[in-house]
Amino acid sequence: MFQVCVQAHFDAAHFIRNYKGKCSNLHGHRWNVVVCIEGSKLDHLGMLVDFSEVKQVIKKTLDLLDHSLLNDLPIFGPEGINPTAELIAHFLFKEFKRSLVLEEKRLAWVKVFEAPDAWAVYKED
Ligand SMILES: Nc1nc2c(c(=O)[nH]1)N=C([C@H](O)[C@H](O)COP(=O)(O)OP(=O)(O)OP(=O)(O)O)CN2
Ligand SMILES: [Zn+2]
Repeated sequence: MFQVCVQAHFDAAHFIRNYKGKCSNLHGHRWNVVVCIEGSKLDHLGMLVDFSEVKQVIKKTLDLLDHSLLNDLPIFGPEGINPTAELIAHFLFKEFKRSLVLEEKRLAWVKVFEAPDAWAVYKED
């Protein structure tokens, strides 16, 4: 089994509603995002999937979040869902699953770093 992973980032602001502490205040992060695809069949070039194909799809999706106030976006806003690293990872997983063409491969997991020492991972059960 091979895993091919690509990293990208977006910059955005957020706040955590009902959090007892400084994270309830508006603040910003550079969120680093790692996306991993897995499968066992390589193509004639010896690739599971071309890094550049994955990067293009990721960039399109991360551009939706870049330089935004995450709390104001429709995905987080109306129901008052907190844009935590966990829920950003879940949202991105769903988006990447929808937009990546993954014949004989699957999206393994999405990791969202809020800081170099703090991250969340979403993968399907
Ligand atoms: N499980 C989660 N816990 C926290 C999240 C999260 O998304 N998932 N988010 C936050 C805040 O957004 C906060 O910005 C990060 O918290 P923290 O690491 O405490 O803050 P600092 O980056 O300033 O770290 P210091 O070590 O205090 O410098 C909180 N928790
Ligand atoms: Zn934060």
